[in-house]
Amino acid sequence: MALPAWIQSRRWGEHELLEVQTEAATLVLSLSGAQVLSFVPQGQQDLLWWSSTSLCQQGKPIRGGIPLCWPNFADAGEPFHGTARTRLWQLEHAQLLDVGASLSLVPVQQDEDKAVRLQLEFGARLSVSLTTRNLDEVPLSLTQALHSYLRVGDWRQISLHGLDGCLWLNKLAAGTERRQSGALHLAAAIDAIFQHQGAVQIRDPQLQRLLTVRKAGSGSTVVWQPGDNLASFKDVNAAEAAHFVCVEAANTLLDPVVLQPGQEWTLQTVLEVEGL
Ligand SMILES: O=P(O)(O)OC[C@H]1O[C@@H](O)[C@H](O)[C@@H](O)[C@@H]1O
Repeated sequence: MALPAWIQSRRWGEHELLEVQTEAATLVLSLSGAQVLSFVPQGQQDLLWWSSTSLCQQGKPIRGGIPLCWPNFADAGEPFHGTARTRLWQLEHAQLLDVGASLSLVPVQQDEDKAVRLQLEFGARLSVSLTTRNLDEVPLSLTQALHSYLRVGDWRQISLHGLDGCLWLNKLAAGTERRQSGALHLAAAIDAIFQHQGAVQIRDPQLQRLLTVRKAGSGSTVVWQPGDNLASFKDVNAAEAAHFVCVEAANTLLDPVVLQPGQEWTLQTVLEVEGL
């Protein structure tokens, strides 16, 4: 579709970015991966983190923003975290709203056995919805994540609320099961899948803000930060690495979605910030 005047296109390496400007917020999105990279509500700092050393090559995942892990989360399929984040997507629809805007995107080439669509709606907050429809005649098993890289002052100083009492799998300790008690404070690398359906709030004393991650269609919340283990993440610069934590609305091995022929499923996350 032709771009309206409030959406500008620009190149970033081999990728095409769309910069969407409304009175309520500015959003930057890559057509490679349909990946939201930046979301700045009016008068706020960015809610998202985006690596300045990320690869900007076609077919390579972008580090930062909200990668779409689909149709598999992690190693539940090939490649790791699926194909959506390295595919080329196209804008299908864009509409200014009373406050903010809504956009929808689809891959340039859909799979034969399933269709996927990303819907973004934003103003003071950002809603990201990924809908999958099974086009096949047999059931489809799906794992996925909206892998949000959230901007924080320093991940060692934040606290995450809303996970109290949840069972979690520690992926850094061979999937050992643990139960969370109270707020989660991070002192070292974490790669954890929480059995969790509600919201997570990130209290950030440095940025003086409370970031809320709500979700729907998801029984797993993934919390990831590589800590000092940056050797295998060449696209994460040590100086910038302190400034993000990933809180991902997901369907993982704990809660795979099984879609019968013709059925669809929407995984949604909503990000919002307020002052402390
Ligand atoms: O480097 P990638 O492929 O983007 O993955 C980053 C991380 O993503 C998280 O979702 C996984 O739980 C981690 O195991 C993984 O390391």
